[in-house]
Amino acid sequence: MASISQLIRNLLDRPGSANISPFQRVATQAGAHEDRLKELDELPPPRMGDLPEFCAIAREAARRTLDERPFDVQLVGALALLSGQVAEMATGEGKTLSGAIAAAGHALRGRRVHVISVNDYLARRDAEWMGPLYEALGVSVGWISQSSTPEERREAYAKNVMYASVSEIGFDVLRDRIATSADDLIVPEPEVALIDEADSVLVDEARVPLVLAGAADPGLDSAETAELVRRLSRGYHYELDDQGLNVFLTAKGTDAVERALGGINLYETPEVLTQVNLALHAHALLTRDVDYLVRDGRIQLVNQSRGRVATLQRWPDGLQAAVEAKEALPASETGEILDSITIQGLIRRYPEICGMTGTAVAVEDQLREFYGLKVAVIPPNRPNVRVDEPDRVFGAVVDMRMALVDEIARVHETGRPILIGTLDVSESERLADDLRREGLECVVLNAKNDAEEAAIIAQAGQKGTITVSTQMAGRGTDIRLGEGVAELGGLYVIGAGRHASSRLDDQLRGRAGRQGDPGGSVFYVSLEDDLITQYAPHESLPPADDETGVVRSKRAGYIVGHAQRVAEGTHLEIHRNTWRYTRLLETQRAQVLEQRDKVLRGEAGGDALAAARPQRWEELGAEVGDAVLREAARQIVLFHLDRCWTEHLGFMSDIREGIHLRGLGHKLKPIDEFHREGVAAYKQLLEEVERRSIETFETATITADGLDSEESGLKRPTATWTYLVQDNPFGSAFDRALKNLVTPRSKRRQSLDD
Ligand SMILES: Nc1ncnc2c1ncn2[C@@H]1O[C@H](COP(=O)(O)OP(=O)(O)OP(=O)(O)O)[C@@H](O)[C@H]1O
Repeated sequence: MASISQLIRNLLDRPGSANISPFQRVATQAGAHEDRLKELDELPPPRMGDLPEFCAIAREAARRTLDERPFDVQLVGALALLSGQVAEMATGEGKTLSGAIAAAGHALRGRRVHVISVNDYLARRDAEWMGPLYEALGVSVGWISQSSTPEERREAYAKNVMYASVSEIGFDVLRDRIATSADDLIVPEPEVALIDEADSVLVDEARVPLVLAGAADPGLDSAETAELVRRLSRGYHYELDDQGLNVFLTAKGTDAVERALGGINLYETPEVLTQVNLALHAHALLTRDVDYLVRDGRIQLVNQSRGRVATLQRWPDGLQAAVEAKEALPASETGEILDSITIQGLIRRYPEICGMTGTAVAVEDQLREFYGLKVAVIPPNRPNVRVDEPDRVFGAVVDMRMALVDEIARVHETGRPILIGTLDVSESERLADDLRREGLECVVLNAKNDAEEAAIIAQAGQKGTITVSTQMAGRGTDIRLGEGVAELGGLYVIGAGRHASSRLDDQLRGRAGRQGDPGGSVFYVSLEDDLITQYAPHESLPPADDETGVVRSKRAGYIVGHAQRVAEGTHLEIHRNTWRYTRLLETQRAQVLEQRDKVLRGEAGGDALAAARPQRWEELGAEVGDAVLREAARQIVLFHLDRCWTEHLGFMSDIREGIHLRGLGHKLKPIDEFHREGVAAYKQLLEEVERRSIETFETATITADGLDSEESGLKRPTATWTYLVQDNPFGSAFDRALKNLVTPRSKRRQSLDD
């Protein structure tokens, strides 16, 4: 039994909800097998019924194949993953190895495991790096990346363990969704998902929809609207709201736009109003080099929480076109959404989920609420001795910047390496300019040059290095200290501004003090930072203490923390709210897919048509043979199922937007109305599929060569493509742009009334 002091320690040191003592006992017992196994030429095959022995064999296999002997805490982490929890393990503790031991364990229990990596590069790197360990344990392993062919994908999915990014798996799932032959299917039944950087996938990106689109008509021309909006002035024609999240036309702006468009009434032409609002949104709220980059003649979105270019992401079509028009770029393809699934929906398909990350405790409630997951806090292998200083708060941002440069110069004198984390790309470049002006050489690591990441990170712990970076989450490269650096205090991390989420701050701090290294961290904050002005706008701010602009009052620290908590609360509310909407769709999607599968792999389509039109079935059967007829029936029903689903998705997105637009005047809560209409529409969906299928069946040309789908009007999209819709933790830009559809009218009425 655990002693009382142990229990108290558990309470104090280990805030996670899962009890790790049983895992620690297993790890200790594993030690007893070590000497015996070392002597053996060949390791025995592991049996999952004996966990201590499994851990011991995995440890010995890792020692032999990777030349790394897993620490007890890494085994504890692996055991937490094996029991379906999220393991919180600090940076540099060796999550890759823990994850591989756990994945092998799941596989040896007979389950297929998908290790969800942060990106393609890490998927491949980790699969190859851990390959020899898997082999020694008798587990097969594969990986896929964006460029994998269908054949390579099928092969990788057939392995016991497969490494891939969440978007690659999601896109495969979506493409399977429109397969017309069971032979074309790629993804097997989901079994176990083991997620790296679990908090960012399961919480930050949970709402992001993965989309499969098909070629359709090109959208409206946005260039003209962009030009019109460019001529409007802020404060006169349009205004921003307090939080800078919304923009709306003033009465004067509305008049100006209406005149410029030839005297139309904007409120009677909603398509034009939408387009103007989107253009205004792109113009006033989305900033080049903060929200997106222009590179290779294309808009590239910046993923704010990862500081990387989000290659596969785009905004919803209207907004994407508006930003392209703003930057005078050619409009990219637009299409009809054939199917879509959120990352949360994708992950929840797996009956067993586990994950690892450096920062899980802060989102423990969300992991439990949305996925039923517990967090296990794994202690570090060596105690963390990093010195985290309290924030240094300044009234004005100019003072904060000056003090920051002074601090960097002062510490750089000593030779101690410094890593500065900034909030966005443009801020990183501005700081680098400031430093160079002071004669301080530095290296910049941001979304513009993330290809050089590994080389930059390798240098970041060397004496005298100054590295200016954007968000460091999900970077699988840890910073090792150069010679003589430990004596100088190790790596010194400075945050230039607090993030909207304390987890991102912690991830930045975590770059120092790995594996018991010395290190330090501090944040420089100004009361003019967006975080404060957006999320604590009504706080009365304490004055500066002296001419440096520093604010030492305790209240300053309180305001910063408060703003961050409000921001985190806003994020959670939005997550919850989106989930309320998507849950209904995900349930309907799963049901439709179940039906689809019966048609695709079975005879449900043919059976239904034979029952509905027995005479025609018999006649055609005599003419073309049963097999051909059944295949034709399959294609007819599949086509209408897919078509009706696409229409259903469009309808659901319309009612969702419409419901928000109708707003408060309504009797029902928007979510209730969404449900009512959504459920009613869904009830008709399967009937509609049947009705249309029968109609096609009666008129279609079916010969011994099969169904003539072109002539029967069953034209599938000629091209399909996949993308992710940009995540914005504080409400999607599109949602906000659409919200403006109601704002200007009421504003307008107000100003007319004045
Ligand atoms: N048991 C071990 N013995 C020696 N070295 C180890 C051991 N486990 C891991 N390492 C090394 O530690 C380094 C960090 O491992 P890894 O990249 O898996 O860390 P991480 O926890 O994923 O950190 P990050 O948060 O940076 O992703 C790697 O170079 C790895 O080879």
